[in-house]
Amino acid sequence: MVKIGIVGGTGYTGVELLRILCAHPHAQLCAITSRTEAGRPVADLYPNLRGHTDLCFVEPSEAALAGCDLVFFATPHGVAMAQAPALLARGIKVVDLSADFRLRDLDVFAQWYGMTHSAPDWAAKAVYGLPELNRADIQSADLVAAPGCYPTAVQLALAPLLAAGLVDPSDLIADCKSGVSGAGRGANVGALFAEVNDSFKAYGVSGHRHLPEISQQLSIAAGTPVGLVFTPHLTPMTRGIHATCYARLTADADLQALFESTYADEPMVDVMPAGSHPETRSVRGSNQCRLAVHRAPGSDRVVVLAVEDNLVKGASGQAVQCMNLMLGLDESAGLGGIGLLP
Ligand SMILES: NC(=O)C1=CN([C@@H]2O[C@H](COP(=O)(O)OP(=O)(O)OC[C@H]3O[C@@H](n4cnc5c(N)ncnc54)[C@H](OP(=O)(O)O)[C@@H]3O)[C@@H](O)[C@H]2O)C=CC1
Ligand SMILES: CC(=O)N[C@@H](CCC(=O)OP(=O)(O)O)C(=O)O
Repeated sequence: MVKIGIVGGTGYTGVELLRILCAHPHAQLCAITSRTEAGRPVADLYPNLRGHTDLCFVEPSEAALAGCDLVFFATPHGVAMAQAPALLARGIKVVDLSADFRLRDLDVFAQWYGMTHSAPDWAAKAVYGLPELNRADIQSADLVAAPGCYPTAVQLALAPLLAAGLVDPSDLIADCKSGVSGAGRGANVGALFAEVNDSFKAYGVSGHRHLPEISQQLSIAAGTPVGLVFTPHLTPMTRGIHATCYARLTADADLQALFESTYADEPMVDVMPAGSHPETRSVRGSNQCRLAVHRAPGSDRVVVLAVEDNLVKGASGQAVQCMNLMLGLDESAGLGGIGLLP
């Protein structure tokens, strides 16, 4: 069994890690941290875990995590870059769910996250944790930066077209919708029931911090800088991301065949039959990203639809997928959940 720690066990991605890891055939949970709930049984705060773990939350500290083989940081931006280097120096592997290690250019990081990076050496060594695009590097990594929820869906939708050179990289659009759990469990007026129920709105239109992350990664896929319009929306659902991605075709090809062959061996990506309209509820609780490719007759636009659960393939499930690769386990271990429909 591999010994696992979680920093930030009380948050939404933290409890999703717990749900997945309690049922993982090779993982043993050793330390779950919380500053606010230290001493409280984990299953007392999250009754879905009753009978699955006897652990109590502990204060975050290097000593509490020292016996782990791998530690997840499910914490706000700025925490992992301060606390992970001491664990890495002990030979403990780290998967960070925050954005601390996602961006290559630390000036861009400072501009979007409003803080100077405190671990630039580790930022240079970190591996971006999207297995479908970066599997070999993840397998040999000590530190993995798990992607953001929107960036996962948009990259899986657009990277095959860019890598094949079939679309204009300067003219990409990602129109995305998220469930409210994407904003985390912290008190936040914008996430109150009365604020989001029966309503729908865009946010971050003139600039969202996922824009530089998606642009960085799609530019790698394209081999040239991309031009992207990214518009996130908040929808009155708890979990789920729906990304509608548009690109202008510059060459003719069988797009359905391209997507099917690109993801043929990927256990976590499902390319649906031509003309499909994937639903977020079909992936709720599962680590799948479902894709569908569309092209209207006579149009030079391709439209790719992508759905995922923001807390699973968009966060904790993907982080466990990376853990499995880093520790030489079956990539799908513990990740067999099927979407909850209806
Ligand atoms: N929600 C989502 O859909 C996604 C979130 N992410 C990212 O994952 C990370 C966690 O997100 P989420 O679970 O939603 O966040 P939450 O706000 O729900 O939880 C944050 C957790 O971090 C802990 N924490 C806060 N500050 C510190 C600190 N200084 N030291 C140690 N622990 C701390 C909190 O526990 P306590 O205060 O008790 O210590 C809490 O358990 C964020 O970086 C987020 O951006 C990534 C993809 C998707
Ligand atoms: C609905 C909602 O508020 N979503 C969050 C994104 C969640 C996420 O993936 O964030 P990280 O990049 O921080 O990991 C947002 O727009 O800020």
